[in-house]
Amino acid sequence: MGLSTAYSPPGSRLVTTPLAAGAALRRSVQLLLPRRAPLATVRCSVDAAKQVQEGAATVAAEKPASRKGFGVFSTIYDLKADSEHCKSKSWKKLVSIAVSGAAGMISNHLLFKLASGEVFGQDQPIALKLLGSERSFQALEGVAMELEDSLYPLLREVSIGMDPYEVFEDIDWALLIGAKPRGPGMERAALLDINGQIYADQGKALNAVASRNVKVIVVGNPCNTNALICMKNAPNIPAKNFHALTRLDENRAKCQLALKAGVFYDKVSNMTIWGNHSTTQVPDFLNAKIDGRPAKEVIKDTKWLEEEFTLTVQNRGGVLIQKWGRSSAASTAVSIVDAIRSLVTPTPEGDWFSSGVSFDPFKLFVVLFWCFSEGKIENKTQVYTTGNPYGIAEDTVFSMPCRSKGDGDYELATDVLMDDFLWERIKKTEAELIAEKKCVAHLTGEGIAFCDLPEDTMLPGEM
Ligand SMILES: NC(=O)C1=CN([C@@H]2O[C@H](COP(=O)(O)OP(=O)(O)OC[C@H]3O[C@@H](n4cnc5c(N)ncnc54)[C@H](OP(=O)(O)O)[C@@H]3O)[C@@H](O)[C@H]2O)C=CC1
Ligand SMILES: O=C([O-])CC(=O)C(=O)O
Repeated sequence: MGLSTAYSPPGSRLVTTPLAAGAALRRSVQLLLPRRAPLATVRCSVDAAKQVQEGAATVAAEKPASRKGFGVFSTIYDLKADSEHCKSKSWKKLVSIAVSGAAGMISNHLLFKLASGEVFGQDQPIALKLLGSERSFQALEGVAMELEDSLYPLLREVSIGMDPYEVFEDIDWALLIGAKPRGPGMERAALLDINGQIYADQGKALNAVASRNVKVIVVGNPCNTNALICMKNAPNIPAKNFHALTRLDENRAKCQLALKAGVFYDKVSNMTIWGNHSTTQVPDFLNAKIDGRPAKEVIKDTKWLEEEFTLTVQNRGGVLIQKWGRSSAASTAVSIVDAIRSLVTPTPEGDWFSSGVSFDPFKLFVVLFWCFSEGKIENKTQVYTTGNPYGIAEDTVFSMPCRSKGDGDYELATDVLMDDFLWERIKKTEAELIAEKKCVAHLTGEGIAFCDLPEDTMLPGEM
């Protein structure tokens, strides 16, 4: 099987097989909806299911090669005939989600969360398009089989493939998790180059075939620079749509503040992670709130905040690897869910969430104009203003505080405080990101790469 061949299993068996056990079929019918058709369905009786299946046979006969779904997901059913027999309900338009590294540890948690409806909602049908490689293909088939056997009502389509140009076609979301892990003795620069190449190729594929408004969340490390490379290789997709996952760091930081303050973690808000998803990341205790009050008012131990808290969050991934023997997978999947939810539901009033994003110069101009005209920017302790709301180098993917109206888009939060401690650390993580960017200049179209990484540069999982 060539690398560009999407897998097409012998999946038409359900179309031609007579009705099997009634109960199983009732569930199966819920799984099968026409591709991209207006969705209306279904809690059917066996009779209705039979009609649906007959409809399916017709559609499938007319368009035998039109579906590349895995197994049960390759079957097309026409549910129009169903409406008189079923208690129908309205469904939203299908959302199509591609996941790379789909046979890996993180995906093994994430895919089932996506399929269950806990991410996009219980009225949102989804299609999962799983990207693998020769290396992972058998495992990917295993993943797809488990998804089949889970009978998730909202999971309408599953396909697996090895060619990003096929897998990314028309997708609304790209969750890019696949990346080579850094092995013993491997230089970080080499990792940047190998994974950067993967993300350059995937960026080109997104640019060519994905929905123009696709939202991209890069998880594979080093995720900020991978996201930058992906973005630069996809010039037809708004730069704003690219995210590097720093939500896990935000969640880790909230947990530590809650522990110290002796409160449950839902009391912690306005938690920003600034910068790189690496050991230079900056968990911001200056702006964080506990029960609506500044964290520094609740936790008066500044030394703890500056030293222990900061180091614990920066190194949490490494400590976990020492305990588990592998990097965080379940909590990473949860944080991907949180990151998506933060974009598809409105941010609670006054709060924000962290995401690795890049500055959009036009939007920044508008924001700055508004800030100045409203008198929102007064001095250094309020907001830095050298060219963007915070004065951070542009053209990197930098974790910052964001707010969303729930429409998939976001704005940067500008009502943040800054002090010398925070600013110094932001400059350090910024320097690391700029150095990483220079290492991958050959992949971003910015000339010849020159790699001179700061000595203590490490992924969160390294210690
Ligand atoms: N941003 C964050 O907060 C976090 C990021 N991570 C990162 O997420 C990524 C995935 O983690 P996890 O799912 O646990 O990893 P796994 O090792 O379980 O899976 C990674 C997948 O990456 C793919 N891959 C791509 N290129 C290579 C390669 N050269 N060698 C080996 N595998 C490759 C493989 O899929 P295939 O063969 O199909 O391409 C593999 O299934 C890692 O980069 C990790 O560092 C982890 C935790 C937190
Ligand atoms: O370094 C890794 O692979 C793991 C990682 O990102 C984390 O745990 O935050």
